[in-house]
Amino acid sequence: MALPSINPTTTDAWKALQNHFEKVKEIEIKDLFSKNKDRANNFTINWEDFYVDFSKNRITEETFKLLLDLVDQVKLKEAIASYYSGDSINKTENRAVLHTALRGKETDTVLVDGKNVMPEIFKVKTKIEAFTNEIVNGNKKGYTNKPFTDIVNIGIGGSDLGPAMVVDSLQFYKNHLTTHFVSNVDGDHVNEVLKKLDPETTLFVIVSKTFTTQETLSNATTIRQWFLEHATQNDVAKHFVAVSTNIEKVKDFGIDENNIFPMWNWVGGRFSLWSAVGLTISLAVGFDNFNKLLKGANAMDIHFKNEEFSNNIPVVLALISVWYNNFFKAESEAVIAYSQYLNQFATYLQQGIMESNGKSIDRNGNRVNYETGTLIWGEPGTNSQHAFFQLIHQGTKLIPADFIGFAQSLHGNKDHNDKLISNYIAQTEALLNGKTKEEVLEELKEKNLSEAEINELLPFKVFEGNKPTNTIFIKKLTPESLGKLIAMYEHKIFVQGIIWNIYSYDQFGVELGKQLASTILKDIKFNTSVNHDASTQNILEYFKNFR
Ligand SMILES: O=P(O)(O)OC[C@H]1O[C@H](O)[C@H](O)[C@@H](O)[C@@H]1O
Repeated sequence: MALPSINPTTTDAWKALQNHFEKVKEIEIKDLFSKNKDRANNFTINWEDFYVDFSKNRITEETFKLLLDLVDQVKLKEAIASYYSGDSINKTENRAVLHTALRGKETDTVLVDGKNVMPEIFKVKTKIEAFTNEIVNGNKKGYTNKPFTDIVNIGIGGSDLGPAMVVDSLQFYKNHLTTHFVSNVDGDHVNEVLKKLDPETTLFVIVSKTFTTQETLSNATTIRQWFLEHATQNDVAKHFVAVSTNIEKVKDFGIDENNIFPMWNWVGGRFSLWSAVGLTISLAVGFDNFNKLLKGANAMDIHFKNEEFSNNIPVVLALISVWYNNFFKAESEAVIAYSQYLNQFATYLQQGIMESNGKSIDRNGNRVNYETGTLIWGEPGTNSQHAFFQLIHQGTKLIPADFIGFAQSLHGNKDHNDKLISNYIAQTEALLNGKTKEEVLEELKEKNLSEAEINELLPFKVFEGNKPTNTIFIKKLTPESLGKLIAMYEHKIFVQGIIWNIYSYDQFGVELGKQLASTILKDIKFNTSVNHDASTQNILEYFKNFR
C-alpha cells in the first residue's frame, strides 16, 4: 500500500489549529500550570524506563486534542502499518524502509517483494556475532599473529555517524579494543588516525552502503596503500572487512568474500546502525551489548506501533514539534543531553532529521505551501549552558528544546550527578518561568545600588520565560535505553514526514554537490574549466595558485 497523500493544510484539524493558534499564541505556560493542577501529570508519559514530561509547552488540552485529530486526518495509523510491513514507502527510490525489521524478533515475518527478510537479517547477525567474538577474544589474529588492538571504521554519513555516536555514547560498556573513525575526504583526517596505528594489530572496517562514495573509497585506498607499505597483498584479507549492499564493488576493491557483511537497500544509510553498519559498535562493546541496543529499539518500535497516539512518545514529540514549526514558525530545535556520553548525539540527529525531512516537494510532486524540516542543533549540558543558553533564555528566537537526562550516573559519583541533574531540572524551570520585573527588582534592591542604577539595569535582567521544553528523563544510560532513544527520534521523523506529506527516505538533495565536485576535480587535475560562474571560476583559479 502506498502512503496516503494529504496536504495537511487542507484538513479540518489544520484549519481548526490555525484558528486555535490565533487564540492561544500569547498564552503563558506558567498560567496554564496555575489553572490546571493536573497539567504536569496529564502531559507526562511514563513508559518503561522513560519519563517524558511535555507539560512545559505552549499547548492547552484543546491544542493537544486538535494535534491528535491532525494525525488521524493525515492517516498516520495506516502509514505506520505500511512502514512496518515492508511496503515501498520510499517511493521515489522504490524501496521499503525497514530499519524496524533489523531489530525485530527471529520469529517475526516481514515481507519484501513477497520474501521474508528475517532469516537473512539473522544470518548476518550470526556472522556479526561470530566475527565479533573472534576479534574480541583474540582468536582471530593479524598478519604477524598478534591479536587485534584497534578498529578503524571507514565510512561517512550514515556509515559513520551512527556507529561513531553509539560507540562514544556506550564507552562505559567498551572492551579493550580502541576504535577510530575516518570519514572526511580531508587527508589530514586519515593521516592523523594512521599516526596512531600499528598495522600488525589494526582491523579496518570499510562501511559503505553503495560502495561508490568518494570519501570512503579514497580513505580506504589510502589506508590500504599505507597497510601495504608494511604487509603484503595476502595479508589484506586478515585486516580488511567491508559492509555494503554492493558485493561486486567490494570484491573489486580486493576484499575477501568471507569478509563481506551484507546489508540491503531497504535500510536507509541514516537508519543503518542496526544492520552490519553497526559492526564497529559490536566490536567495541561486544555483540551482547549491540543486541541489547537492538532490543531497546525494538521495544520503542512496539510502543510506537501499538500505543494510542495520546500516550505515544514519538507521536507526541512529533506533534509538538509541528505545532512550533508550522504555527509559531520556530525554525530550529535544540537537543540538550545532560550526559557527556551523548556528546555526538545532536550531530547524529542532524543527519537523521535534516536529511529526511529537509524536503519541499510533497508526495504528489507539488511544492509544499507550508514549512517542513526543522533545524536541529545541540551540545551536552552543562557545557551548553555556558555557551549558547544565553540566546535561548534572552534572545529573540523561539527555540523549543528537548532536555534528555539519565537519573542514575554510570560511575556512581552522587555528588557530581546531583549537581548535573539539578542543572538539568533548573534549566527547564528557568526557561518556563523566566524572571519577572518584580523578582529582578527584589534582587537588585538587596544590592547596594542607587534607584537610578536599579532602573537602568532592570530590563537587562528580566527573563521572559515561556520557553518550551520537553523533559526526557531516562533511568540510566544503557545499550537498551540508548536503542529506545534513537528509535524514538527515528519514529518522530517518520510522523513528521507523514504530516508534512513528504518522502522522508530519499536524499536527492545531496547529489548535486557531488556531481559538481567531480567536474571541478577534473578542472583542477587537468587544468580545464567548464562553464562556471565568474565567482566559482575565480575561486578555482585562486586555488590553482597553491597546487
Ligand atoms: O554508505 P554510503 O553509500 O557510502 O553513503 C554514505 C552517505 O552518503 C550520501 O551522501 C547520503 O546522503 C547519506 O545518506 C549516506 O549515509
